[in-house]
Amino acid sequence: MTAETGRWIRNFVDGVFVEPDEDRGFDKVDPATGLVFARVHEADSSLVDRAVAGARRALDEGWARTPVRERAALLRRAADRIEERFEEFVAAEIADTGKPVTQARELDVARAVANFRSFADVVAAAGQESFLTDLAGGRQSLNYAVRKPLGVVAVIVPWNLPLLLLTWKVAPALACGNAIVVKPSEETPATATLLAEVLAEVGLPAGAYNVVHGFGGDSAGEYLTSHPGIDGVTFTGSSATGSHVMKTVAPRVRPVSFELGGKNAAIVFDDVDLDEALTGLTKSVFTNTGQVCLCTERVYVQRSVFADIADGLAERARRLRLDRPTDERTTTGPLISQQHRNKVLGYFELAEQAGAKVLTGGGIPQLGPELAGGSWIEPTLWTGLTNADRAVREEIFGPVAALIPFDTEAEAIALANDTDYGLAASVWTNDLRRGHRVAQAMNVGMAWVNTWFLRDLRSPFGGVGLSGIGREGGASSLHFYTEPTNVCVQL
Ligand SMILES: NC(=O)c1ccc[n+]([C@@H]2O[C@H](COP(=O)([O-])OP(=O)(O)OC[C@H]3O[C@@H](n4cnc5c(N)ncnc54)[C@H](O)[C@@H]3O)[C@@H](O)[C@H]2O)c1
Ligand SMILES: N/C(=C\C=C\C=O)C(=O)O
Repeated sequence: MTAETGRWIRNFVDGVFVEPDEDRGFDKVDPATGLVFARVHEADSSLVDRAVAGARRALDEGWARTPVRERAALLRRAADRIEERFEEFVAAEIADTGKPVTQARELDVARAVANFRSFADVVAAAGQESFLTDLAGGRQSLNYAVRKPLGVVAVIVPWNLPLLLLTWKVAPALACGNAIVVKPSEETPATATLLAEVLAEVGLPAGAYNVVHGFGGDSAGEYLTSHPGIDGVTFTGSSATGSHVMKTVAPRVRPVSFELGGKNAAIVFDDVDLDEALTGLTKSVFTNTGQVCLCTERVYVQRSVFADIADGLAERARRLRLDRPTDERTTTGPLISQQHRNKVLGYFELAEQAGAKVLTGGGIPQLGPELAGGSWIEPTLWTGLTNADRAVREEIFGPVAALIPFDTEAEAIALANDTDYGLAASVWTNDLRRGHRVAQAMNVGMAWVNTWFLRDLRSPFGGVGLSGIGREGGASSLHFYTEPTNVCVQL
């Protein structure tokens, strides 16, 4: 039983890989070269129906009542099995995204293992809420909450960190006894499909994990979110799509968890260690070619160190190595698609029309014939823009940031919070009292001080405003993926 036969990436429904329908396929392109390397079977509404029915049956036949310790043990087996098949997952993620092999190993696949292990620990250690209440007349009452699985959960994920973001939801959802129907991004079908093999190998019952491939509207994504058999939706993607999914789910008032877009700010004070700040900012602007929801696209720098930061960051950007994904020296891959590159290039145009000065980048790199067909773009930095410009207000989701000077702490806080998003921020200063103060003043879900994307998987992850609804991570995930029944007993 394998995810791919020859060229096809298949749907995994009710415990089996479904024979593809030649008439319902779409090409999967390698973003590094532009070459087609597989075809993906697009699930129709009847196959989505079968996936939801299979999930429901898995719940009813016992998966929902599996003891916590057995679910935790299964998650740990899944982590071990992903480690055993580590390089297969790395190869699949690279083929789908074109990302550098070093990142696929150290971030994407490593975090998938960590996600399963973390939620095995969290669910095994979770207690239940209970209260003993003293009543008049010396009597008492006992309140206790019993948490049950949400049920059949639709998991819809994006293309930027495909396996990391998928397992960030699959691990806690399974830990809590739910059954899942996954709709991976059409851009990155491979690792969600390979995960189906692993979960079957470690004993997850048929139907508890399903993968349906396709697009959003009028395709598998919308068939799933509008399906009457779905008990909840966890969605990671753009804010616009999240808003659409919210409308689709609204008539049936199902719980939703949204991890959406961002326009994240970094604030650099004049007392920073320049080398430390430049290392951290290079990571936060250019990791995954800027295709991380947490990436910095606005860098506010205290005026006296503005030139040092601007010149230093431009120099670091120029040293990034854009090359074949399988080359260990490569630091930076392509964007996910030509379509996304056109979107990013559109913002390059808008910024220059608004008077941006291009410190570095601003175009398409010439990388030789093998990569000429890929969706490559130059890491880019701008000065000369303001918070009024579209390139500073709208999420670009590429290797690009605007550097803007400030004078006072109050001004920096106001500039950083002047956004419709609210996902993440970073504060760079050696004055830790100021670091705490400014981080707490950020209207975001997550604020880092002198670091970026450093994660404890037990902490709440998510955003405010256009960046999302709800939190996942640690107990926050257990609360979303379960429904409590509070029992009150008169003693
Ligand atoms: N907050 C986070 O944790 C986080 C993490 C990663 C990416 N993102 C965001 O995701 C975006 C990039 O990913 P993307 O381009 O895949 O986002 P997207 O919104 O275009 O697609 C996300 C997923 O939703 C599906 N989809 C699209 N339309 C749908 C519909 N009408 N109904 C159901 N499903 C639908 C897509 O097929 C894909 O699987 C960026 O905005 C980025 O900020 C956020
Ligand atoms: N959800 C997480 C990362 C999101 C990255 C966005 O692109 C995580 O680290 O758990």
